[in-house]
Amino acid sequence: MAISLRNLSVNYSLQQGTAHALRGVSLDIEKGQMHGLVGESGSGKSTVAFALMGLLANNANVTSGTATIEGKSFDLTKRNATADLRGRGMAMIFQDPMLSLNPVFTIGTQLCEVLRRRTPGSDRKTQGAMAEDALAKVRLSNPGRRMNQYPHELSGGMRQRVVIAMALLSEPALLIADEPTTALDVTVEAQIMREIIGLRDRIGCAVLLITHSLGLVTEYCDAISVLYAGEKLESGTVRQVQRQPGHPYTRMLFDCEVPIDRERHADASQNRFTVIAGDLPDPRRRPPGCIFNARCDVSFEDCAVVSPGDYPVRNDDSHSARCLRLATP
Ligand SMILES: Nc1ncnc2c1ncn2[C@@H]1O[C@H](COP(=O)(O)OP(=O)(O)OP(=O)(O)O)[C@@H](O)[C@H]1O
Repeated sequence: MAISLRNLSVNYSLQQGTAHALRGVSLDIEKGQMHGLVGESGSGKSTVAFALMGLLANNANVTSGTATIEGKSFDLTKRNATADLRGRGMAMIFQDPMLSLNPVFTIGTQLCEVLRRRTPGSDRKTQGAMAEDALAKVRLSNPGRRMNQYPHELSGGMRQRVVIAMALLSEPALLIADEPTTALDVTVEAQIMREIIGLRDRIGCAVLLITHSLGLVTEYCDAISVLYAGEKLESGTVRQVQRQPGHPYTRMLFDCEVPIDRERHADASQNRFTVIAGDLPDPRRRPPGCIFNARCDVSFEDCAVVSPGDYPVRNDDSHSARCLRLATP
């Protein structure tokens, strides 16, 4: 297992109380696999990524959580527990590539800086050649010329390729891609996803793909976890979960997902999951019982009072869902 996250709980302090962003979230990602983390806006996807990367906002408080990465365990309740791993054991691709790029340095300088941090002492010429080679590997046109350009001279898709090249050079054990294609048009989306897959195959890292799009997950991921209001409601292989969703929420997500097409991208800023009636519960006041009860179409009396555990779906331990209907009597 490349990465194992256990029991991650995160709160945010607000003037009006405490928002519970994540409760007891666990995830396992195998080496060389791409794991999709889906959920509607506000479900806590980015909080998972930021907690792993040690990039949480100042008002965040990790109340529990351990990450084990390639055999090393980190207590995430300790601020900056994973900071040392940033850029080495873990790398992240954001929706906006400019969050990873510095506007005042050339692409070449920024790529060489990654190499300088990873292998201090290596000479500049070798670093330059390796950086240019990485740009060629992510199929950026004219890599030699790009080395001397600044981020603002490139398109959004080209900048995202540069960020993927940076990740390639840092050879992470875990690559977190948080909505890496949301700002791009459909053709570029497919190209960027191909480059992420290429990177994974080259260095054999685990990838956590954070997305609103079940279409992307079913097309590119091996496994999936479904987040809802800070709780993981289901996880399994994409095949298992797609064929037989164990949780009513997952079933509803699959029922309302629009296939990957241009229409979807024409309105990419819209949350495609809003077709499920109702809203996420107030993160400051968790309702008793099942967190999804208020929006569930198959709930029964107990769901309002009993908090469900994670039960295997069809007796398969690799596929679980947090739904009382799966509890054995
Ligand atoms: N700095 C913060 N202060 C207070 N609350 C926050 C902060 N960051 C996130 N939250 C809250 O934590 C919850 C989870 O947010 P998060 O951004 O992780 O969700 P998400 O699933 O990534 O959403 P999106 O898809 O819109 O990025 C939400 O209720 C959000 O409002």
